[in-house]
Amino acid sequence: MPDQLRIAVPNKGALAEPASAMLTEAGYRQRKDSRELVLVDPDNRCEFFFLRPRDIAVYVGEGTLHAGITGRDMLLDSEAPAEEVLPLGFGGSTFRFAAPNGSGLDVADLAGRRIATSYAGLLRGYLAERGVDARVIELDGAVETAIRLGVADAIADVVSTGTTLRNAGLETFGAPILESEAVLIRRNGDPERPGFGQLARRLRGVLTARDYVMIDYDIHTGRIDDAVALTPGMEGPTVSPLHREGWVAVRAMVPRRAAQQIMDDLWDIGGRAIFITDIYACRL
Ligand SMILES: Nc1ncnc2c1ncn2[C@@H]1O[C@H](COP(=O)(O)OP(=O)(O)OP(=O)(O)O)[C@@H](O)[C@H]1O
Ligand SMILES: O=P(O)(O)OC[C@H]1O[C@H](OP(=O)(O)OP(=O)(O)O)[C@H](O)[C@@H]1O
Ligand SMILES: [Mg+2]
Repeated sequence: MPDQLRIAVPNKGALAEPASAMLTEAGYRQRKDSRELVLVDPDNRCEFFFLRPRDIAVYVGEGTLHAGITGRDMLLDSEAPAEEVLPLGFGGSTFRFAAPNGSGLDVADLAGRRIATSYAGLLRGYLAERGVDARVIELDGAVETAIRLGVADAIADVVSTGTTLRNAGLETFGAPILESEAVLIRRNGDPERPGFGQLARRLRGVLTARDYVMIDYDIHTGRIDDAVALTPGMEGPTVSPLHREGWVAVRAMVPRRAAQQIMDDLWDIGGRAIFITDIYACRL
């Protein structure tokens, strides 16, 4: 179909499973077998291509695919003409320098040294901006081992929990080079394609449904202003009459992580019958 939206999804690695889970939550078909490389979703008029996360920005930048999910670090590393449209809230990591424990290295000391990385584009850009003339050693992965094997003096790599660094006897130094997470991307300046806006809205809806809950409670009209201050909602809360003189029912979205505190605060100002429910899906 000519107006089909072609979407790239990571086939392996840290982003593959959460990206597919998010698309499923957004109502798209996803593959059941991890060896499937292409999947057509005729109901949503789109086609999914399961590709290496590192290659996704390249396909999207070339315009052969219309949308993609990859890491911000991989998008920037690729230098492909593609842009971030929406951060997706998973695959969070920082890209950092590291060296052996106690080495006392700093970014200013890197001139003339060897730095191993699998993100050479990102690293070269960072060094060039700061005028540091270091030698970049490009490796495919497991770069933490490069120092012990005498190939590099420092590394620049993805750090999530920090376990891999610790196990290799390394510690970070300098400010983080980049804060990364999974992002929705499209080609630079791509005109709005059928289905792209819908994809972005659906993914935004999933993020909201994950981050917010619905709160319902009853309160005396005398305290309604205090209650609304605690639960302002998106546009303003829904306030409905109760079949009880002087009382109203209030309904609003609140951040999930604040929900318990808001329930306590509502209780303290006289709110009763306070319920929290999950949001299954939404468009705001
Ligand atoms: N341990 C991790 N936790 C969270 N995000 C991570 C982690 N490792 C990598 N990422 C992020 O996931 C994205 C893809 O990296 P990933 O390691 O999955 O790909 P890769 O290195 O090309 O594949 P592979 O590791 O299979 O060779 C990057 O944006 C990266 O920042
Ligand atoms: O801080 P941590 O939680 O330990 O995670 C960071 C590690 O995860 C990634 O490795 P991956 O498993 O993708 O292997 P790779 O080095 O071969 O890409 C990354 O390259 C780090 O090595
Ligand atoms: Mg990796």
